[in-house]
Amino acid sequence: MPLLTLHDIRKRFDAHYALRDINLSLEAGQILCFLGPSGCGKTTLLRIIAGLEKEYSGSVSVQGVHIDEEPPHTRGFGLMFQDYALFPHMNVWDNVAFGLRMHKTGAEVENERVADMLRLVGLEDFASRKIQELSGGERQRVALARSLAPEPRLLMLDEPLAALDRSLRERLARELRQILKKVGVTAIFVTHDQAEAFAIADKVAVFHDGRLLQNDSPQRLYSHPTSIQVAEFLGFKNIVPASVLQDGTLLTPLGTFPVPPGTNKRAPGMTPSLLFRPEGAQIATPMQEATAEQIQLTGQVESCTFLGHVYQTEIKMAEGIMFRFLLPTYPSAPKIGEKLRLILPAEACVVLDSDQRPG
Ligand SMILES: Nc1ncnc2c1ncn2[C@@H]1O[C@H](COP(=O)(O)OP(=O)(O)OP(=O)(O)O)[C@@H](O)[C@H]1O
Repeated sequence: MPLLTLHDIRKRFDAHYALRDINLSLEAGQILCFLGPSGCGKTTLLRIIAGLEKEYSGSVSVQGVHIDEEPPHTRGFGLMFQDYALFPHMNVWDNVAFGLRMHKTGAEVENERVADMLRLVGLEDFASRKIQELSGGERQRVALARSLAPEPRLLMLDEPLAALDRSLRERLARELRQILKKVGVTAIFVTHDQAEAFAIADKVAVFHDGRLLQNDSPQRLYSHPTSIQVAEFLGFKNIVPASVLQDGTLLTPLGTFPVPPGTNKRAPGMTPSLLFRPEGAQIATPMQEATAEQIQLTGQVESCTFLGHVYQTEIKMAEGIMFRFLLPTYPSAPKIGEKLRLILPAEACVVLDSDQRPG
């Protein structure tokens, strides 16, 4: 049975729906990321789960038991916010011990748990430091130690890395996953940064305008985004409209393509979109033809940027459509103005459905 289940959650602020029909579940020990642009409802959903937001429809269950009527402090959940909310007048030890003291766990448990948590986050030598004397990354680790100390059955982290600079965020994202996995805590992590979500999560739930669009592993999400909104949010560019012909093939402005392997056929007349993934394309040699497992595209090189391991190449396709591919750095750089024939594995194509927006 999942640890957490959300059933048909809806939340309205006046006439505006902040959340619509959210259904999802989370297994014990999993890290789930809520990913989506600002205002899509991530924090509101976190507040509903935490019990801080009372007015909503639908239900929140833990191991099959509805907890909608339970006050926040009896849910056994931990929360860590972007600003960490550390107590500046207390030292590191007292900050980490705070939750345990609230639960009146006693000195022996406190000494053991706080020492364990400081060791876990690599701050065992910082116990008597004041919060003002810590770097941003160290504060983040104190906040994490504090929220893990009472052994929450679910830990929720709202943009905990947002205040840090880019390189520190990347390192701390990796560290954060290692620590959460070491403890085995079930966690929900909110972010609007796709790279952060991929680095930390077992599952990523993508939100847009109050709706849950897709909930999958980072690998699955990247290889099989199901809608244009998800694909665009993940940064994919090479998307064209398609219409399904009588034989099930997909007619696009760039030609007709077979349904990619492992993809359900859409009914004739439907109008999905087709994404061509940027990696995996090869420049065809003059005699080379695409096999049955490959597709072919042609276009003219508009720009070419050396990224070290690949050339990011902008290619003007039929009807002036601009695509971007990551091409190998050998045998030579694509030349601006050159006409190229590209061969891609059939899996490089992904069928995207339009976002359904009922009601
Ligand atoms: N107390 C409130 N009263 C009215 N509208 C609200 C309130 N709280 C949130 N909203 C609205 O609900 C929507 C979702 O907000 P929410 O804070 O959940 O988004 P978010 O995805 O967490 O955004 P961000 O990444 O900027 O924190 C937004 O349109 C927001 O303006």
